Amino acid sequence: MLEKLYNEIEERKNDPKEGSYTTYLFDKGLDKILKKVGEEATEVVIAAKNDKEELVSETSDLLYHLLVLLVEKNITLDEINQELDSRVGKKSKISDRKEIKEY
Ligand SMILES: N=c1c2ncn([C@@H]3O[C@H](COP(=O)(O)OP(=O)(O)OP(=O)(O)O)[C@@H](O)[C@H]3O)c2ncn1[C@@H]1O[C@H](COP(=O)(O)O)[C@@H](O)[C@H]1O
Repeated sequence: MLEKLYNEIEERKNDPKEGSYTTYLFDKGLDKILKKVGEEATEVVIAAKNDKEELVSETSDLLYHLLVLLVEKNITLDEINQELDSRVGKKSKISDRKEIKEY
């Protein structure tokens, strides 16, 4: 689904469509997209304290805006996949963390 949505967003960037919110975001530019990502992330935090339905909806909004950001910055989903894949199985060493050492 993320790939399907990414491709549709990319299509809007390459071929703007009248009345499209995605086209509106690309027209406004990077700062507007970043503002929306920030707003939607905050809404996820608030929703997590409320009900599950709201969290699902706000998470979907955030993912959509993150995909718009990736397209704007010419970052492919493959690059994200590769990064995540390179982390799989590598346990993060909690003992190296500053706060744990201080404790
Ligand atoms: N998944 C989404 C999606 N999620 C959220 N949004 C839009 O994100 C906006 C977020 O709402 P807000 O109230 O925060 O923002 P707003 O007040 O409408 O707008 P701002 O003035 O704050 O920018 C809403 O207008 C939603 O419609 C989305 N807009 C489009 N898509 C998908 O993107 C694809 C391309 O759609 P078009 O943008 O219509 O071409 C399609 O598959 C759509 O379903």
